[in-house]
Amino acid sequence: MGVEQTDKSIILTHANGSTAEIYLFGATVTSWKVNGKENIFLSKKAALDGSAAIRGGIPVVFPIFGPPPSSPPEYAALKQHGFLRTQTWKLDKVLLDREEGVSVRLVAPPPPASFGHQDINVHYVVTLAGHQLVSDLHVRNNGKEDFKFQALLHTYLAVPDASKISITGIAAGVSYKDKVLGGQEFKAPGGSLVVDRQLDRVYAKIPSQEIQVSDGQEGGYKVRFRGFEDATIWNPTEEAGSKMGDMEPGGWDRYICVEPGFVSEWKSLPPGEQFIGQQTITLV
Ligand SMILES: O=P(O)(O)OC[C@H]1O[C@@H](O)[C@H](O)[C@@H](O)[C@@H]1O
Repeated sequence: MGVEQTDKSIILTHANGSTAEIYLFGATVTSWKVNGKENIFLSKKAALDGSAAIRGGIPVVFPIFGPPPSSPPEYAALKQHGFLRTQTWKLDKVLLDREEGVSVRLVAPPPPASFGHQDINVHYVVTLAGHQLVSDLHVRNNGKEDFKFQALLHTYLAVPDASKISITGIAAGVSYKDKVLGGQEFKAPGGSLVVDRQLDRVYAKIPSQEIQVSDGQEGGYKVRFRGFEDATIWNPTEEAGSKMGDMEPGGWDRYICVEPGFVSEWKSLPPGEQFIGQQTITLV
């Protein structure tokens, strides 16, 4: 058991031997191993030197999801998925280090001066339990005006073969935007979703707040979310994946992104209040 910090990352080790690694750059969880099996995909071509957002792991998306909106100006000037995934965070505290879990809290630096909104505090708590990995994003508004944002945990779940997985938990009637089809809106049919084409869908307000991924080999994951209401499902397949400079060849076959978030609209956080978005991934 324990928490070890190197110059680049924090490594959590549970009594059962499972481990998790969190890069300070972006507070990106880059690895979660249970019984020697890696559950988080990290591209072999990912930049791990702070020169670009990490391709794979669990990047933290905030305060915008996707390309910047046209206004207001400080949001319009942001890069895709915002700044948290490319800031260098600090280990704030070890919250727990025992059988029930090993848990650390990281703190983000203040937002870039060009964004303003310096009165925002962001913390991230990562907890490694027996067969679970829990991540909680805390956003506190210490300012005097409402603060609006989007947030999402861009989780790359490792799978043996993406073409054989099935994704369930999104009920019939849930509306989604299909970004592959230019953002057209549809209603989910229910049942299971498979990766038989490029997927880039933003599902809004999923009542179950849980998505299951069956890996086609009697294993998989349950991704439960609280505070977050939406989820993006993304796999670029070869069609788009082969055009990504930091994606290893064939990498798109080895993961599915299930990304709980608050992204179908803006979250407005009143002064003095805190938002917590939580993701719990359980091995099944
Ligand atoms: O290349 P990035 O900025 O890490 O984004 C990866 C993907 O992230 C997903 O969440 C988006 O829905 C996709 O549209 C996007 O391509």
